[in-house]
Amino acid sequence: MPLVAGVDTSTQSCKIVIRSAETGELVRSGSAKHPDGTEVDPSHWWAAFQEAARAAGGLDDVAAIAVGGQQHGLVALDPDGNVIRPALLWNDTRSAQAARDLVAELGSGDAEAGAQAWADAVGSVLVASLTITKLRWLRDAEPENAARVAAVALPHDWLSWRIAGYGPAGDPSAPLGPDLTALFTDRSDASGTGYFDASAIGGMGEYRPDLLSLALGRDDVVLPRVLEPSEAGGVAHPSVAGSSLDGGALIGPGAGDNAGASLGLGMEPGDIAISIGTSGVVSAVAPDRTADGSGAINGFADATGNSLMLAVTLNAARVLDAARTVLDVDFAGLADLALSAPAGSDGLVLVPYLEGERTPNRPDATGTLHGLRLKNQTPAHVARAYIEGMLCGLADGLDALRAQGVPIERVMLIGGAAQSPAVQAIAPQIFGLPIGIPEPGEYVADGAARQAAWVLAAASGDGAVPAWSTTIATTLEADPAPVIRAQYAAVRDLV
Ligand SMILES: Nc1ncnc2c1ncn2[C@@H]1O[C@H](COP(=O)(O)OP(=O)(O)O)[C@@H](O)[C@H]1O
Ligand SMILES: O=C(CO)[C@@H](O)[C@H](O)COP(=O)(O)O
Repeated sequence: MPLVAGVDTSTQSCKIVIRSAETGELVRSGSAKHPDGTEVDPSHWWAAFQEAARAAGGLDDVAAIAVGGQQHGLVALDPDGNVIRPALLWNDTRSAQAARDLVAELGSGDAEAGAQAWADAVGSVLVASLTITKLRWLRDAEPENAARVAAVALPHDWLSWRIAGYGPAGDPSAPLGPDLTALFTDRSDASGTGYFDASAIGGMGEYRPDLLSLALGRDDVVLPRVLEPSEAGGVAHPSVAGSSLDGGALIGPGAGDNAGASLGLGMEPGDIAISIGTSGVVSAVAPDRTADGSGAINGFADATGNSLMLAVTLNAARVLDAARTVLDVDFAGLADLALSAPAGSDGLVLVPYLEGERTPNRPDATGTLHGLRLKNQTPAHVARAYIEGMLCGLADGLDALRAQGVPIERVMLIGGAAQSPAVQAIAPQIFGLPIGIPEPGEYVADGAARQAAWVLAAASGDGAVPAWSTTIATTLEADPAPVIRAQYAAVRDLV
């Protein structure tokens, strides 16, 4: 029974699952933490990957591996394969002005025309999260670093490259050295860069060197080769994976984490995933790439050849982490408190922009508590207001998908904070829909593992995505509580 490994190199941690390629059955798993911060030296991702692999019992027996990862982060490499500066992550908002500048420039000074022009060109209106804005920021703020850039990779591309045995010249953990042309990626993660049009060439996509050049001032940099959804990008170095098997472990193209989750869940048109990790994401697969000039929806690609429409917030699970700090309670304590307060928290409303916000695009905003009254000054009301505010941001995202005509037939809740009983109880009140909780799992890593199984099958002539099943363990239902969204809508735009 061949085994495959799926990796999720996410914002907060690295998770690895090892599954049967045939049935998808979970065999082993492991994880390790990443450091906090919105810029991170990628060497921490490599160390966490190795620690997670050890915790998962090693990778010597896996026949294929694929990496899903946090999207958009800028990994800039010099000609010797060195990381030029710590990677700027998707949630680093210092490139907000660069985003505004690039939007205005493509619109010849007209921001609205520029927004639509970017949406038409690459599927998304630029905000600080997208890689291209970080390249412009680098050009403006650190020109000496910008001048050294020889290749630009995303977090998952870089980790796949390291797994293949490449890396900085002279680094013993990179025996194949710094061959930048060995970098590869997939259509889903490339679609989040801002310099890749996933709809070009019959939907296979192509880079837009003109847009890259607009941002960086030149386009003579290596960009990772974009692989087909089930194409192997190389073979894992035997010191990392597959050493006990003839031919070693194939490396799949990988995916952006949201596309990975979509593959892990087996999403089809009509399915909606709501993910509450570091980011809050509402996503749907669709046949064609969208071009939403309002910026509410990103028109990315999925990992199978379809499009992936996303509404993404910067403030999700960490809002609950903040509530735990404020109230000095653990996860269970926070949930107990929140569930003991009434729907709507007696008028207490959190607008949760603790890290600025991306949807809506308010990179410099801060969070606000509104509606303070004597009767709602209790830990229970505060706990509930934090959870309600965070979920209202996601409900606005679902409305934005609805406004694009997306069919909503099945809604699934995933991500770290989806485990909270309070989130599970309050979400259906706010969304006004039944919400399915899939069996507990690491759906990004699971999607990567499913891709690895697909790559393995394709290598022996079978082109079909392996038919692994996802089971909905529980369906949450509740009477809608429209007061929660109504009072949130009344204060959201005051900040
Ligand atoms: N039971 C829980 N209740 C609320 N939040 C939780 C719970 N368990 C984990 N989390 C939160 O989930 C987050 C991690 O989720 P995850 O989906 O792994 O994030 P990411 O993929 O962005 O690294 C952390 O902020 C953590 O505090
Ligand atoms: O920026 C986006 C999607 O556009 C985020 O969803 C990142 O991809 C980070 O994901 P998590 O680490 O929160 O899962």
